[in-house]
Amino acid sequence: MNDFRSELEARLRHLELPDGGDLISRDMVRALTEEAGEVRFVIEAPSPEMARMMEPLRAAAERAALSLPGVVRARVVLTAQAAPPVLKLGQHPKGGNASIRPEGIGALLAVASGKGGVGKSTVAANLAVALARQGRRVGLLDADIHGPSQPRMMGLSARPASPDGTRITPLEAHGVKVMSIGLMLDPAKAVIWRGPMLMGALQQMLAQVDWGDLDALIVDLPPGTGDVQLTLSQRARPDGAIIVSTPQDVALLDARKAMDMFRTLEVPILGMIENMSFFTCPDCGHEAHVFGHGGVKHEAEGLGLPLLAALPIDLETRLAGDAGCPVAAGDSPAARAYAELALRLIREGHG
Ligand SMILES: Nc1ncnc2c1ncn2[C@@H]1O[C@H](COP(=O)(O)OP(=O)(O)OP(=O)(O)O)[C@@H](O)[C@H]1O
Repeated sequence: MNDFRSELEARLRHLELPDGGDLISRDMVRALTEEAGEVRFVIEAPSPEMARMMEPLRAAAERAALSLPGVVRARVVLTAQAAPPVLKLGQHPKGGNASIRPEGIGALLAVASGKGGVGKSTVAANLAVALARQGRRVGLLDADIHGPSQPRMMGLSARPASPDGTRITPLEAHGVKVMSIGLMLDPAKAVIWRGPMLMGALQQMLAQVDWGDLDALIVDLPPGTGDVQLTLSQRARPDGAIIVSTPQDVALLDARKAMDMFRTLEVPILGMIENMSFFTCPDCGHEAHVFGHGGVKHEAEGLGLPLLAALPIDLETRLAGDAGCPVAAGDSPAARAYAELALRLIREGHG
């Protein structure tokens, strides 16, 4: 991919922009992928006006990609940055390796998964709400910059205020202070940033948000083991990571990689959560193990880690998440499971 990227970049350097420079020198290429002869990437124009003038350039970029050996299809999309936010997120990171951990945070807990879609954001939102219901002062930072889901899960859509243009006041929902890149940018637009921009955004969301004194700051990480996880681990020094996985082998395989990363970076792993553990038929009460049985428990035992919870596939959990009112805010069996999880973390000094 690296060779491929440099070859493509060499060709894109010949494509000049209407106002000077080229696609590479102006750092406008995002989300480049190459798979089975198909190349895709996005050109991010600095403004909608500029994007309108760049259609011939987009077509030329597609032709440039197609001219590379082995490429049979090329899809290049033009996007433009929305109107500038009050406080621009996504700057390059500053301060070298200096700490980006906000002052006044009791426990900074990272909720992570290897694979996407296993319910990490659902667990993060519900854990935050459950801790708040126990009277704790809680923040929830949605660091899943490419797929922020906390605004929807927590029922928020307003844009956080930045009274002085340098600090952001987090929003509050269900007793939890919430910050997400999804609140700062147009929700219909993809965030197409490379590593440095991601790390800069994380830094800003930690250090430029007025979190105040918190007993716990829950960070909902993107899936996998990328730049955001690395930056958080090295520069915000989480007090612990909680790993969410389904019992499925493929999810566990990725969860293992995530745990390996945290161990390497010396972030304590507090335990694992098996989500979508089983499904109880509402008609006959039969328990079906849709994603396999006991995989996470077995994995946790093998690693000497606690299994913090085994949460069933639960329609109410899904509906509540979609409706912006996490199930932990209610009184169902799922809410009780999250309350137990919260109590356990508080007992163990992690909340
Ligand atoms: N225990 C559960 N029972 C039923 N639905 C669930 C459960 N946990 C999560 N879901 C649903 O599964 C979907 C994916 O969950 P979620 O967004 O929390 O996953 P994720 O791991 O954070 O995904 P991503 O990788 O996209 O960040 C959501 O629609 C959510 O409501």
